[in-house]
Amino acid sequence: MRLHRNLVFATIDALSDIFNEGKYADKVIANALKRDKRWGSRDRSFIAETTYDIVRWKRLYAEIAEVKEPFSRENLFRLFAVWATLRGIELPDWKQIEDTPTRRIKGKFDSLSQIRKFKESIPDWLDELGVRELGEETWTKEINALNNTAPVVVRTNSLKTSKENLKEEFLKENIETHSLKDYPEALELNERANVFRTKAFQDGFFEVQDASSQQVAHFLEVEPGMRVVDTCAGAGGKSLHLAALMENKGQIIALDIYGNKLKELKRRAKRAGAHNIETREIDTTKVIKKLYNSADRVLIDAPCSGLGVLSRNPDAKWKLQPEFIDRIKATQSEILDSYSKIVKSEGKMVYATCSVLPSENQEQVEKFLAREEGKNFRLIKDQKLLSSETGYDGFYMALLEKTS
Ligand SMILES: C[S@@+](CC[C@H](N)C(=O)[O-])C[C@H]1O[C@@H](n2cnc3c(N)ncnc32)[C@H](O)[C@@H]1O
Repeated sequence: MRLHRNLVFATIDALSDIFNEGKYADKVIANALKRDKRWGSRDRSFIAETTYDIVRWKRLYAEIAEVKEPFSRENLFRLFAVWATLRGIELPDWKQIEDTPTRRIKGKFDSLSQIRKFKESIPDWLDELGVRELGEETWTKEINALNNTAPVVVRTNSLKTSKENLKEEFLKENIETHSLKDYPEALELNERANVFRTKAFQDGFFEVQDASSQQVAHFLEVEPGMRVVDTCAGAGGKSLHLAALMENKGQIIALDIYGNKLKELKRRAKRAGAHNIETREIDTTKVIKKLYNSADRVLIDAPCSGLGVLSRNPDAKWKLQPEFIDRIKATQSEILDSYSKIVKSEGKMVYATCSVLPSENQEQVEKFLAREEGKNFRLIKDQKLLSSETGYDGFYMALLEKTS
């Protein structure tokens, strides 16, 4: 691979914004890609993938390069030189990376790879938490899997098309895909591509949605005609899937504390041809109280640490703080107590997270069932999806039934 100066410089600028200005990687990269209209898809993926790689491996590369934050421009080039060396890319004779000690880099990589927190490039606290929660053996496998680059998976929108037809539509744009056993609507791309530029996307034929996430709506056992409340709907990934499973029949009430996310949900619903979703912002507790004992099905896709989605969100390793995880756990139990009241007698509820920590998952459900608020519920089944076992995001989902 030949390195192009303007692409590398764009990558260095992006890294500076992410590491030194605390900006979000996805937003920074999206902006960086707008910089030069002449860049083709290879140039754009070089910038996106290299930036994400260096974000993912920040601790390991900084240790190898012997640099500390905040990173000067010179130090960002040293991180870049480590990235290139470890990938076997021949370094050009630019003054920013002259005298890169390639042998020493490889030697340090080998010795640091013996220590998990360096090998997997994670903060000390996260490594300790992972071991405490999952045990040494499972955590070692899981954090390794969460450092893989996430595959691109889409969910066929059965309101508009079939999986076979979508596959054909993709092929017309030279995008090859394959089906995934056990995920009825999923197609995985054989190679990364910008699917948002396709006609199939404009036509609402699919949503980009990880395979594990595609299991959640199925878990809720919805049927056409039901009244369903999606309590933490965000921009509506699961609401849209629920609408498709319900064949647009019945009612979905999508709630969130952020109105702007619900606006995005509405835009997506329009494109997807999902007509049975109504959005309501939770701006007072009245919004929830009005819904008490009214729903056949309730989905709580709870706010969480997001540790199950580190593959697609590597900068979360550096932005997450242990205090945030403690706070979000308190929110999860409040949400369970309050939103479970929306379920009507003999109705069902799914509690889901994109975390792999038992303390956000099965332990939250166990504690809820032991509290006054949970006394009329029973656990039907739950599923702990580890990235190391499935190859997709880490997720948890529990199906509960209100008995009276
Ligand atoms: C895991 S995300 C939801 C993702 C969404 N369901 C999807 O499939 O695209 C969790 C959502 O919970 C929302 N949230 C946070 N606190 C909340 C609360 N107290 N009540 C309702 N929603 C909340 C967040 O704004 C966020 O959109």
